[in-house]
Amino acid sequence: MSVLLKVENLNKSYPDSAFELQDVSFSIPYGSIVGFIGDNGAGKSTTMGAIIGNLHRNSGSIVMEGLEIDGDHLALKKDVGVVFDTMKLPTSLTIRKLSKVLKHIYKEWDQRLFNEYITMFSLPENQKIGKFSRGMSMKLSMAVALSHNPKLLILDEATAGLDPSGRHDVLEILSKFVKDKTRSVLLSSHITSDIEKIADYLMFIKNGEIILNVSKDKLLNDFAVIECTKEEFEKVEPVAFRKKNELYEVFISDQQVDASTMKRKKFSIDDITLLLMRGERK
Ligand SMILES: Nc1ncnc2c1ncn2[C@@H]1O[C@H](COP(=O)(O)OP(=O)(O)OP(=O)(O)O)[C@@H](O)[C@H]1O
Repeated sequence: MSVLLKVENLNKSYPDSAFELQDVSFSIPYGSIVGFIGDNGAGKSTTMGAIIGNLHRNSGSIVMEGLEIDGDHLALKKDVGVVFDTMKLPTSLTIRKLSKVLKHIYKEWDQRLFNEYITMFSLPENQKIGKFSRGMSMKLSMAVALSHNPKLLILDEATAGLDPSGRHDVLEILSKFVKDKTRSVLLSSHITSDIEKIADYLMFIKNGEIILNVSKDKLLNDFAVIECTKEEFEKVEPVAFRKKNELYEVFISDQQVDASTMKRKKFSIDDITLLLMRGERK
C-alpha cells in the first residue's frame, strides 16, 4: 500500500493554551478518504493547520509523496487543496474575476473544471464573493480547491452549512476524486453520517491524541459493542467503555466477545464516536 502523506510524531502547542497535539502520527494511502473525528477542541484543525504550514509545528515530520516538507510549504501547497470553515478568498472579487487571478497563481489551474463546479453548485458568477452565504462560500472554496489539480484535499468541516443536495454533491465529488487511486482526501466533520458514507479510514482524536485509526471495514467487522456485567468486564481489554448503572457498555475487538455470555449490540460510527469521546479507557 503506497502512501501519499505520512505524518510522524507531530507536536504542536500554543503559547497561551494548555492544549497540545501529542505525537500525532498517521499515513494517508493513495486513493483513500480519511475521516477525522473528534469533539470540539480535540485538535483536528490544529493538525490540519500544522500539516499545511498555516501553523508552526513544535516538532514532527511531514512527508508528501516521499518528500520531507521541512519549512518549504510552498511545495506542499501546490499539491494540496484546502477547504477550511472560514473562507480565505478575496471578498471584493466576483467568481469571474477570481478565476482570472487563480489562473496565474496555480500552474495547473483547470478553468473548464472550475466552470463545471460553479454551474453544478449554482453559484452566481457576477456577485461579489463577500456577499455569498456561508454555504455558497464553502461551495466556492471547494470548487477552487478541486480545480488546481491537487493530490490531496484537506477539508475542515467542509460539509457543515451545506444544504442536503449540496452535501450529496460534495460527497459524490470526493468519492470520484479518489477513484483513480492517485489522490486522497483528509476530511474532518461532525456529521458522522457523511464520514460513514464515504470514508475508507476513520481517525479519532481526543485531547490532541489519536486514540484510534482504523479502516472503516475493520471497524465495522472486527470490533463489537457489548453490554456486560462487572465480572465479564474484568475479563476483557476494551478500547473504551462507559459504566451504565450496574452494567458496562464496552467497545472491544470482536475476538474478545464470548458469545455464550455477552450480547453484541448494533452500533453506528456515531455510537463509537460517543464511546471513544465520552468513555473511559481501562
Ligand atoms: N490560536 C490559538 N491560540 C491558542 N489556542 C488555540 C488556538 N487555536 C486553537 N487553540 C486551542 O487548541 C485546541 C484545539 O483546537 P482545534 O481548533 O484544533 O480543535 P478542533 O478539533 O478543530 O475543534 P472544532 O471541532 O471545534 O473545530 C483548543 O483547545 C483551542 O482552544
